[in-house]
Amino acid sequence: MANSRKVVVFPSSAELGPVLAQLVCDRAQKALSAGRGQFSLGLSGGSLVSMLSKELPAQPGLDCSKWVVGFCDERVVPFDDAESTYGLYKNQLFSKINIPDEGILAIDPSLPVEECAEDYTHKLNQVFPNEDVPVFDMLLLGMGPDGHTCSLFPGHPLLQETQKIIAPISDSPKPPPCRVTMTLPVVNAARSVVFVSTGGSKAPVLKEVLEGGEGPALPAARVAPSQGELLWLVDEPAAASLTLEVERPGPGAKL
Ligand SMILES: O=C1O[C@H](COP(=O)(O)O)[C@@H](O)[C@H](O)[C@H]1O
Repeated sequence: MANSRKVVVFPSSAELGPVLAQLVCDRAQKALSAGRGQFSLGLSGGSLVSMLSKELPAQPGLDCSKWVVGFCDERVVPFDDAESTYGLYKNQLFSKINIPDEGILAIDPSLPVEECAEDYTHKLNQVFPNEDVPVFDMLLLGMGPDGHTCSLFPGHPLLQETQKIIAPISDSPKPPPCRVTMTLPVVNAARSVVFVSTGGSKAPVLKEVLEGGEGPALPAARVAPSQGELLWLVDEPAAASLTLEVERPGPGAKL
């Protein structure tokens, strides 16, 4: 599938959440029935944590025993720090579903940020042994009001990274400063990339990312999977300024 982008608008996040969870389950089933033996999913932090933690466990017959879950980016802080994305998912989601412990690819936050990125790269390479650039079945991304996604920030040199699959960043403009992040080559190699963006504070940046702006392309606008699908799931407040063609699915619709 060559880079097909779809923008889907829901009345609010209450309608978006269940469709997202259903989509994850659908892509998991596709990966497993294609004989890949596992479903590889990359998670982001921020507002996605509570949405997924509420909606995924509610999916009927959910079986995550063959899932491998990584993090699109992670803050290098102890797991019990409120900023730890792994820590939040562990308490709110992983404790409620049957992902095996060995299927969760967490960073080692005790390492300095450079070594942490190398260690996490090694963990990914073990799960994707035959791929120079890991090809995730699905990545779930958020977007900050500045247009950042993962921990790839506007104007940051990491946007040019072509060699590393995981990069360290120690000057993140959004705290905490030390993080590790997937780079654009990994994001754009995925089979399915799904952005979730909700709330009126995202309206101006969503317009710029989807319809273009005057400056250099924002990080989220650089996400264009070379072989995979690209979906933007947004709510009406976030979509308020859009003029491009969007889909508005009826109740109970599947993507
Ligand atoms: O710092 C981060 O922010 C982005 C966006 O978060 P949101 O709360 O505005 O959805 C998130 O995708 C990323 O994983 C996180 O580290």
